[in-house]
Amino acid sequence: MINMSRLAGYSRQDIRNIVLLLKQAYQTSNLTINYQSRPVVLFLGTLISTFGLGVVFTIRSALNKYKEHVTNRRLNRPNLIRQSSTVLKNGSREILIPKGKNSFTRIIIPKPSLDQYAADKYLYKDFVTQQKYLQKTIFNSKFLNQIAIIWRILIPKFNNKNTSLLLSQCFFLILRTWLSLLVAKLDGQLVKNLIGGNGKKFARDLIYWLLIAFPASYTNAAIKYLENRLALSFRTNLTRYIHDMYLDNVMAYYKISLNGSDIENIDQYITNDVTRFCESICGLFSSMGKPFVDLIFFSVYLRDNLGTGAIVGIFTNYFITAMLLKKATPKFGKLSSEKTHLEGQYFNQHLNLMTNSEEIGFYKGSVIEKTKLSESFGRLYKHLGKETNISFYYSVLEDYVLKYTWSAWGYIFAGLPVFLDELWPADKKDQSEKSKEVNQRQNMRQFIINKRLMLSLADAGSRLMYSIKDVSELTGYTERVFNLLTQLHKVHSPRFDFGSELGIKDIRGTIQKNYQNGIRFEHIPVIIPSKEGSENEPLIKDLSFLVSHNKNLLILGANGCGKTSIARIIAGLWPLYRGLLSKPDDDDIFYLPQKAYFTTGNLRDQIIYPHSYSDMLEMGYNDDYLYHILREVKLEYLLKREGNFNVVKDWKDVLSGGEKQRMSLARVLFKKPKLVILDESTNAVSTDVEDYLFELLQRKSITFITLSHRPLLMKYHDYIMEIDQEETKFHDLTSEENLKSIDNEINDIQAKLSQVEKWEKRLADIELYLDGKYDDIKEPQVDNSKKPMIGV
Ligand SMILES: Nc1ncnc2c1ncn2[C@@H]1O[C@H](COP(=O)(O)OP(=O)(O)OP(=O)(O)O)[C@@H](O)[C@H]1O
Repeated sequence: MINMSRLAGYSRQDIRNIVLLLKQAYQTSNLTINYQSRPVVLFLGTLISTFGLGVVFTIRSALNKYKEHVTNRRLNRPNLIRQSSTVLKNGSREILIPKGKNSFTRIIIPKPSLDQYAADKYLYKDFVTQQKYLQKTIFNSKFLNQIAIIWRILIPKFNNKNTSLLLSQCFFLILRTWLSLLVAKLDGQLVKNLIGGNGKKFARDLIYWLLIAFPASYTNAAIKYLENRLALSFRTNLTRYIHDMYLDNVMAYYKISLNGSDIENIDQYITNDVTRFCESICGLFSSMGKPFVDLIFFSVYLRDNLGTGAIVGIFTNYFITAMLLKKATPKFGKLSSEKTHLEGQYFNQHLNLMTNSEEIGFYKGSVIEKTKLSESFGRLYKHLGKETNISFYYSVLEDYVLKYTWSAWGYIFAGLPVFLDELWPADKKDQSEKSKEVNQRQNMRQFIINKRLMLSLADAGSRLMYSIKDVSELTGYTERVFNLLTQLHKVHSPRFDFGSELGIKDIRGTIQKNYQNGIRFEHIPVIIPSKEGSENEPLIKDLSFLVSHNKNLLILGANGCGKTSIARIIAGLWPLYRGLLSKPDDDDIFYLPQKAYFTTGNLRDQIIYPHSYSDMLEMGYNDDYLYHILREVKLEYLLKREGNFNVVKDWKDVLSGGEKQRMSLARVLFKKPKLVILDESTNAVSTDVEDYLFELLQRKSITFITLSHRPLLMKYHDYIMEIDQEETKFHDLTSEENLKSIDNEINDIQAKLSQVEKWEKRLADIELYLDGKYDDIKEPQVDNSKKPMIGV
């Protein structure tokens, strides 16, 4: 007979044991579960609240979907709109982001609170002065003061979504600690039952263990979830605050570069630093909050078991190690802020390469670009290496002290009651063998609980200590974000001095807006904004002219003489140090910069820039109108080529130089301003198209000021202004005298042209003569005195 048990590798005894266990398991099925016990209540509570939350969120999402559906039907807009925004009546902005066919997600961005910016401005402005004064006191931390100021953006008022998130997180942190206590007790009980061989109770506690595991895991996940949500919400608040200041009609995005601040790669600050700051502060809240709550809970509980002396001992130990570790902590804040800076530089090198790939390709600039990238990466590599090394030494110290030394302390203190009990048992003599056994089991249970709590306490303490590094890193991010906000407030202020050391009083020019008679400059010097302010050597000393409506001005001058700078002053990008500038409303002036700009998006977006699609609809225009404009600037073939207005391409690469300029003019036709400033805006198109485009502007009664170094353009203008280093000369081409001299010049050119024609005929004759075709022709005679200047 085959011995089955042998085959399976079990002895008879093993099988007997298994049967016994199964029997016991069967018996345990009769075990009694207390339905009012904490594990059961917690399990059911979590189950019900999860279900409740699920229902609430499902209803909310269904309601949102319904609202979206209603909005989409109301809007009834055509497909494939990329993004459009509208200012609502209360000042908030509605942004419609397309989501599939005929549907949008509607986002409302609240109106920026200008009062808040005005109030906050002083907090940032006065910070440096206050800091100097406060440094004399003991209880001052620059970092905490900075956080306190930024906090106003993160949680603007108590009644806020973020407050609820934060309070929920506090709740879950406390709940987790309490659950840890329950788990520690259950752990001790399980061990006690195991040693006592009480299978029934063991099985019951195991069920409790599995039940309590559900709320425990739920709590852990909830803490992580709330941390991420809070970080995202903080980031949203901060980003909105920054965007509101950075991207409004003050044009801080341009002016910040004139401020002479140490902010380099501002994009890095806004995208990367803000994110890391928010993640870091929220991460720190849970990474410090939990051990903090743990410390309080566990020490209160342990005090009952171990006595006050032991707790004082433990905390003294913590305190001393914390002090030592803090001393030994490298400046992680500085290191991380330097890292972000270097990463920004490296990233920007790549961005530059990507944006200018064609130009670099023509120059065959791969080697130099590679060298620059390698240099930049080398700097980053060196820094990261340094940081890694420092972290290594610190980690060794940190682990040795926090993990092992503290655990050793934990064991000593957890063992204390057991040993003390062994040494001085209260009624040792009376103890029977059985009660001794019970006592031992009791001790074991107590030891397991204490050990677990001690280890958790040590863990909590060590996590608090580990956070020293996180705090240090957060200091770095806070410094950068605070610096960004300070600079933005400075630039955004109406008293912004453009980095001048002479202050705002130095900017004394007057701007008269909404001027109806054209544009007028009165004794205006053109000065590059710098720290010297108006004392900086002017590009143009004194500029005075008046261009009345429907008259056009050509400003001529050599490269770098300051033509574009005049446009910068009109646009308000540069300050008006002196004089009087009278100009139409900002909405009635349009600028075509030398380098045409193309936005990300579809073909339509390029024509209507800087308007959005919903603006266009509100203005009463449609795609047919855009087609008409394209035809006017002779670009209708683009639409045929690309198919429709919704084609998204990288237009700065797709369009040729001339096409870009014609597209810019299409923008003028769409905008229909009173005045347009053309900065070399037609130098890439052929002369016939240039003729056509200028005539088009004249036909549309759009006054233009052209900035150029080509006198040939004078034929389209009424006035010329020649900029010279010494003086600027203003000519009225419409005056009798000038018209006469222009006539004379035209006659002169025509005479020269007829000479050229004669000479061309002569040259043709000479070629025929040289080829021997006209033997009868005499060698042509050339009158050198009348030779016109033509390129040969
Ligand atoms: N932000 C700035 N900081 C310092 N210097 C500047 C700044 N912007 C312009 N400049 C300098 O001011 C001078 C005039 O510049 P501007 O762009 O007005 O010249 P321009 O007459 O339009 O020249 P071009 O015909 O070459 O376009 C140049 O020497 C330029 O280097």
